[in-house]
Amino acid sequence: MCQQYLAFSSAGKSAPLVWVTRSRTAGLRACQTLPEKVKIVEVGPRDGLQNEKTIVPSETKIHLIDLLSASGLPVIEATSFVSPKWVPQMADQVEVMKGISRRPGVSYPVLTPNLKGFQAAVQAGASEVAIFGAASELFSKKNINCSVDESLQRFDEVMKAAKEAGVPVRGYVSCVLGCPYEGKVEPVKVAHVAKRLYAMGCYEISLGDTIGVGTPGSMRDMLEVVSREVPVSALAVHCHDTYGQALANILVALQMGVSVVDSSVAGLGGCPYAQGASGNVATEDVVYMLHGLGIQTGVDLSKVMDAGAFICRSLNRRTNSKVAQATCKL
Ligand SMILES: CC(C)(COP(=O)([O-])OP(=O)([O-])OC[C@H]1O[C@@H](n2cnc3c(N)ncnc32)[C@H](O)[C@@H]1OP(=O)([O-])[O-])[C@@H](O)C(=O)NCCC(=O)NCCSC(=O)C[C@@](C)(O)CC(=O)[O-]
Repeated sequence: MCQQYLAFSSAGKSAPLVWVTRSRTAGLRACQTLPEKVKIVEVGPRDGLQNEKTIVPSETKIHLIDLLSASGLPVIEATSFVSPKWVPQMADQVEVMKGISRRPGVSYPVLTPNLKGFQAAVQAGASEVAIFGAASELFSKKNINCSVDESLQRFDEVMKAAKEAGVPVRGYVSCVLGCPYEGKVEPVKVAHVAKRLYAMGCYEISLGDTIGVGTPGSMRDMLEVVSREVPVSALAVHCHDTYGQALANILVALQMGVSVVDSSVAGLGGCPYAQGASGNVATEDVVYMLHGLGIQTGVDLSKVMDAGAFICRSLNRRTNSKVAQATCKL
């Protein structure tokens, strides 16, 4: 019998926590350390706003990105170069890219589903892009109008162009813990797409629980399988909070060596092609948890809350961040 619990490492209370296993035969044994640092990828201006029914003015998006830039976040996904017929909210991608004040050291990736999107993104000044596939056939069809295999061929074209232009590419896999159309998704399917994206040259693979149905158990099982194909140092988790499991799922991912976490200011968001899915885990809540664990993020929580308060005021919306609710910075 093994009992597992969290303890402070011998370096003192400010050091990261260590998982210790107490077993009758082995006594106390450290088995997993949490990362010292975590990179947070802010997806609010893109994933957070893409599903808003009323078009958000470009100036509001630009001001949100500028506020987020001032908070120390290292990566802010700014917009997407997708068809305006499919996602009208992102139709002002060029204005947004031209309007933001880029801070040195911060990257501003954009989503590109195909070569057309990639070329438009580079022309608008994007210096990093993300391609987005899925582990579920039906979701792929609904979201980007092609099969998983066809999407990988399109991504290959984007990848080749990106290599020539020296543009780094991040890869997403959606529906890693469940699909709105197919239900349960087997981890081997996730591993297959993640492996292909990584082999193509994506520097990081973000694993999306698009509809937020995962639990710490399914997250662990999926990561175990995926990390056999892609090094854990190249994996990120992207958790929606539909069932209130996002922070718990992130904690499990951290215990398994993942050190990149996607989140959305004020917990905004949802995918227009995943009905009923709630927003991403709130950046404020992720930062609060990580700092509480003694993990460095480089992010100023109070500045992220200012950005959250701004966008909630602009959308006339209550924040989904528990931390912001608790501190009344609505
Ligand atoms: C992929 C397509 C374009 C295929 O859509 P399609 O209709 O099959 O494309 P097509 O190649 O047949 O072209 C049709 C029209 O779209 C235009 N077009 C073609 N490509 C582009 C482009 N890049 N930018 C602008 N326009 C484009 C093209 O020029 C043409 O224009 P028309 O001749 O009719 O005037 C479409 O399905 C699409 O835009 N889908 C995007 C859907 C989307 O953005 N979903 C949300 C993001 S994914 C997500 O949120 C999940 C994630 C990443 O957060 C992780 C998670 O939570 O799981």
